Amino acid sequence: MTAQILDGKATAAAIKSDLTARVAALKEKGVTPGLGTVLVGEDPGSQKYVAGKHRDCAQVGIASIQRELPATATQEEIEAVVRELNEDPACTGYIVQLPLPKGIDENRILELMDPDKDADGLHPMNLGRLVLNEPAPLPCTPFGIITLLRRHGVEIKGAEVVVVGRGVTIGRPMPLLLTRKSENATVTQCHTGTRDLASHLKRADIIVAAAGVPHLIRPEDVKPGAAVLDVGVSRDASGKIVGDVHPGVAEVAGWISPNPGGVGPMTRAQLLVNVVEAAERNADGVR
Ligand SMILES: Nc1nc2c(c(=O)[nH]1)N[C@@H](CN(C=O)c1ccc(C(=O)N[C@@H](CCC(=O)O)C(=O)O)cc1)CN2
Repeated sequence: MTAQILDGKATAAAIKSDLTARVAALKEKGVTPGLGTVLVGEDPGSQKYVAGKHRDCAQVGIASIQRELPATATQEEIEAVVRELNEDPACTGYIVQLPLPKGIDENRILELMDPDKDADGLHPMNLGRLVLNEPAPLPCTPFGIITLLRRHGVEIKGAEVVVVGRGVTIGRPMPLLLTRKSENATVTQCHTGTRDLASHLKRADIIVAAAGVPHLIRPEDVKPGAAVLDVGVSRDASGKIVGDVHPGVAEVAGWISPNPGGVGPMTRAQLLVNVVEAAERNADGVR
């Protein structure tokens, strides 16, 4: 079997085309959505992701607000930028690019953000709203993955899903989304403390690999026909992406997300969705 491709690039392009029309409608009402980004330090990966986010904004007509601080920025300096974006009426929503440099209290920064401007859905208030089944901006990579599966006709309802990883951007929120009534999946969360990862993987209809361990998911671990989403972004010596999924998995799986070109573009598309939805709520005078 050769797996079908979960094409994130094409799916993101379709989402962006829909958003372009929604942004144009907002502009007719005198509202221009604006995405802010806070980038601290010079990590080349983070710089690339943030640049991609602003390229996407330009494509769909969202205004860009970019704040950059050196790796030596203090907690107070970063918090000052967060406060400034909280107050800036041109900024509909914003993100603080993660990870932040060592020594910075990431949680304190996230908590300081205005939850109504949280374009990543990672503010504790919004994660809480997700737990309570209340409307909230959805974390970008997890919801991007669900959209990718839905748009390719992969059955989520009733599926056994194994999520590998427990980080704040993917692993933690992913099961919250998958177990909502709209998805109705059964989720097992695996992590570095899991005793027998292979036995869990082998039962999975869908695997979300977000461990950051190159080629962790091997062909022999995967049930034939399963959908496998590769979220891992390790780099080899030349800077090329090495995912969490071994290339041989494509011979066993029914569906596979390429990496690059799978989950990454979906993460960026979902971010734009969150910004446009926030602008639409503001335009309608809702929350
Ligand atoms: N505040 C946040 N920080 C981080 C998040 C996040 O969702 N919010 N997720 C990741 C990084 N990330 C988003 O910021 C991200 C990762 C990958 C891509 C992407 O488009 N990747 C391309 C490949 C790019 C390359 O060649 O390096 C792809 O997969 O095709 C976009 C965004 C951690 N931080």
